[in-house]
Amino acid sequence: MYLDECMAGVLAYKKTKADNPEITAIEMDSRCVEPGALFVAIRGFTVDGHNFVHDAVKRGAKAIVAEEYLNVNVPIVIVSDTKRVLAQISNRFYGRPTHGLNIIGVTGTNGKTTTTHLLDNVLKTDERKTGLIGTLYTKFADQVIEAKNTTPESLLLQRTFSDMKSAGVSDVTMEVSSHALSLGRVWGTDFNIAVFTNLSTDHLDYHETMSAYKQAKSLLFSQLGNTYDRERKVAVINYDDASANYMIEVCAAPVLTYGLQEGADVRAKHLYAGPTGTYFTLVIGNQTVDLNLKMIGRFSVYNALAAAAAAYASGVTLTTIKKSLESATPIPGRFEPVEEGQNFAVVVDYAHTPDSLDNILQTVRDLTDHNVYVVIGCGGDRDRSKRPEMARIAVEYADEAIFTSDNPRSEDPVKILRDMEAGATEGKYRTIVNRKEAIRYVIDKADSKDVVVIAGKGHEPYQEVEGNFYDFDDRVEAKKAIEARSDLAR
Ligand SMILES: CC(=O)N[C@H]1[C@@H](OP(=O)(O)OP(=O)(O)OC[C@H]2O[C@@H](n3ccc(=O)[nH]c3=O)[C@H](O)[C@@H]2O)O[C@H](CO)[C@@H](O)[C@@H]1O[C@H](C)C(=O)N[C@@H](C)C(=O)N[C@H](CCC(=O)O)C(=O)O
Ligand SMILES: Nc1ncnc2c1ncn2[C@@H]1O[C@H](COP(=O)(O)OP(=O)(O)OP(=O)(O)O)[C@@H](O)[C@H]1O
Ligand SMILES: N[C@H](CCC[C@H](N)C(=O)O)C(=O)O
Ligand SMILES: [Mg+2]
Repeated sequence: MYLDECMAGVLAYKKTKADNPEITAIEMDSRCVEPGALFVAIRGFTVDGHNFVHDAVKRGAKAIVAEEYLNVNVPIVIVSDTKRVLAQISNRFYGRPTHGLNIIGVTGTNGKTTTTHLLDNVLKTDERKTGLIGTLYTKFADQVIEAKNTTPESLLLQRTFSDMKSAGVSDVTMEVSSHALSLGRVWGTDFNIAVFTNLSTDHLDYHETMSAYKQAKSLLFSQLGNTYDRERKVAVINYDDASANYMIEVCAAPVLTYGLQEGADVRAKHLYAGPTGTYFTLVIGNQTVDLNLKMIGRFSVYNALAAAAAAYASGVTLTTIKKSLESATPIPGRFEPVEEGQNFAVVVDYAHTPDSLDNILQTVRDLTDHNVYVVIGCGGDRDRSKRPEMARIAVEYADEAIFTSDNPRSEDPVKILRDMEAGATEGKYRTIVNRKEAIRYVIDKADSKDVVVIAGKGHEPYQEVEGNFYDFDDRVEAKKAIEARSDLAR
């Protein structure tokens, strides 16, 4: 594609040279530039992409999109907002890849990864070729691509959609983070279905207030259908969440609500949440079907309902929905049991918000009369308001909570722990800064039938300390600690 064609949808720009070179790739990272590329300079949180324009030209960039004039010998297209233009030209360069794909975006504080996995599985059971984008990876055809972000930047996203389309994918399920919505990573993505799981405290380091956070989440619904109007749009909203009405009000598309309360369009009735699974009757209009899920906890029913509602809106039958949800396989790091033949339960879970920790610990507490222990830390360089709250919840439910490090990032781990301790005014806790030692301590302590919950890091295979990523996996550490217990007859 030639430069002028790339820029065709952008209304106002200045070009420093009349040349119209052929563009073979778009890049936003100078380190990825190869001869023929168009380099788009983005002002980031850490560095300014404009500082790398000369590098990009040295590597063979044929043109630059920037917010200011720079002295280089290739044409510069000067625009007022390179991020917005990046989304526009990526969409154009890759041939508007979302058009013709059934794109389902899932947003909300908790449950996105779980819901997208359940939904992807339902769509596969319906014999569709699917793509999945989220925290764990991007997955389609036989490819599994490591994820840097839950929702990738617009350029990578449009490229991924294009690759998926070329591989014959028809349905894409993706997590849409509040950061992505606020930073325009999904501009130009033509969602067919937008799903809202729930809203609770998180990411206030970035959004600052709950109302700004809620507003960011709501963009998925207010923007639904703003790209093309050729396909049916549906918003799938958790009716029982306090922010449901807000999401419904900002959305012009038809709404399908789900929940446990009467009035929800897609409803779970006769719910029983037991120690090995959950059972309920799924009701959609006049149709009903009994479901017997292996997932534990009331919150899991919401994820299943969200997946069922979005699948239903995509034309999947209740029979297929039932078949798929009942056979759903566990998701890495989401209530994942560690089983080494020990006589107590160990569960690794990604609860890293007050609401998710509350859900998971309440579920465990309701299912056992034995001791419950929880290992929990809070991430550095992230919402500090979560810290005392998570600690308070941990001591409320656990017989003993062990406060430890999560990913300290650039912060002093001891200071993070002091912030947590401020919330633990009642209840029993112990602080062990080293996560490996914290896991070892709790596993040494566990007795027959007790439950150990290791929360916060789930699937993460690393611990991030001062910019370095060290190998660390809660599941591996728990296994090692169990193996080290010589008293366990196995
Ligand atoms: C705060 C934030 O969102 N940061 C994102 C942002 O990074 P940044 O602004 O720091 O980028 P930067 O390093 O300043 O670089 C600016 C520009 O210069 C370019 N550059 C840089 C260096 C160089 O040598 N050459 C060059 O061209 C970069 O490619 C970029 O275009 O742009 C990057 C590229 O898109 C993102 O990967 C990065 O996400 C970081 C890793 C991150 O941790 N983000 C979190 C907060 C996040 O977005 N999380 C949500 C999930 C939250 C949830 O769980 O709900 C997510 O969707 O991932
Ligand atoms: N519907 C839900 N409501 C509340 N908590 C949930 C729900 N579903 C899952 N959880 C809890 O939240 C944790 C994270 O779940 P999941 O990874 O599905 O959420 P996410 O929204 O993708 O998170 P992230 O924003 O970090 O990507 C789980 O390990 C579990 O403890
Ligand atoms: N996507 C979330 C993940 C948090 C996971 C937790 N382990 C932490 O590091 O705080 C974030 O970046 O805020
Ligand atoms: Mg996720």
